[in-house]
Amino acid sequence: MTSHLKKVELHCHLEGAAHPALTEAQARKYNTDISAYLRDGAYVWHDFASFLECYDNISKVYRTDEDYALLTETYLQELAEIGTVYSELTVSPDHGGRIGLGADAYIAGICEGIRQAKAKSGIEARLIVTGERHFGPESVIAAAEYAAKANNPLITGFNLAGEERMGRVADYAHAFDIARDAGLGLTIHAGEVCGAFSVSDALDVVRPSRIGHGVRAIEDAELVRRLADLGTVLEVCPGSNIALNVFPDFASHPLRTLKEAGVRVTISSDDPPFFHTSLKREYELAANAFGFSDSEINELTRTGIEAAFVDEASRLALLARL
Ligand SMILES: Nc1ncnc2[nH]cnc12
Ligand SMILES: [Zn+2]
Repeated sequence: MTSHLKKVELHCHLEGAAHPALTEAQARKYNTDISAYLRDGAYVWHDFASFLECYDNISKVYRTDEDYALLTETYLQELAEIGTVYSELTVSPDHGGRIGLGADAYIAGICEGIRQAKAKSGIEARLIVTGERHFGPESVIAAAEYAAKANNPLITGFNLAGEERMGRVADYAHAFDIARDAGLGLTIHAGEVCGAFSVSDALDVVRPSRIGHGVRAIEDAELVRRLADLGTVLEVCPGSNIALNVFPDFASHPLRTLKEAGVRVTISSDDPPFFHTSLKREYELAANAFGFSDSEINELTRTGIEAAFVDEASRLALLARL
């Protein structure tokens, strides 16, 4: 049982948190056929590429700032109900551009959802703007420029998600330079679909304080030592990794081995309904599949706050809530 524990989530894609019932309601609202991607109350995909395709297509039924406020508030309230004090949501302003809403209205809707959830439950949230590799380096640079210029106190980080097998990290270095110069926290998806080289590339090129997933670093003992020495925090999403077959089962998942090697780790849900998971389940897995004690789970949560992309006053306030 982990219901009594406070929780933190650093790695969740906003559209990836959309409950199928909400997406179905949105599809009805816009009279859109999404049956290729959502059937019998579940998202339809069979591998990483088709997951990304499904994700991009169901996102298209979230079209207005009100839609985004509703999606954001709904997810944050779900988190608050299980004792979550802090959430970082990964968001794609260029998606706002692609659907004709515009990046500003997209972000404004999300910020309204954050305000409403905070007013109701006290949950604190920040936004990580992400570029998507499969839309190419130019779109990732545009996302970084947007984040850098947004001057929005809720946008505190920059990420690179999408098809990890597309290009090398160096192709996206300029985008990270823009985000770093703007003072944004840096994280990058690496070592999820690709192997240890992808994590090494990320450390060499981006020098991020956190890595999304990073779990395939386990394939290289020297790299594991490097992560431990640098204090790089891994945003580990075990349910996602098993659903995407990164590892065959929880017994072979390296979360505990990484922690015992001194790597700083946290747990998150990534795209919860796509992977038949939730932050609640990830915490339960930490206890039941990985055998972590309450105090070990609290360490994961504390690491999440220590690595959060927030100002120091907010960090202290969050630590006091544990
Ligand atoms: N798990 C994941 N990996 C890469 N890109 C993503 N976008 C949404 N979820 C993702
Ligand atoms: Zn992710």
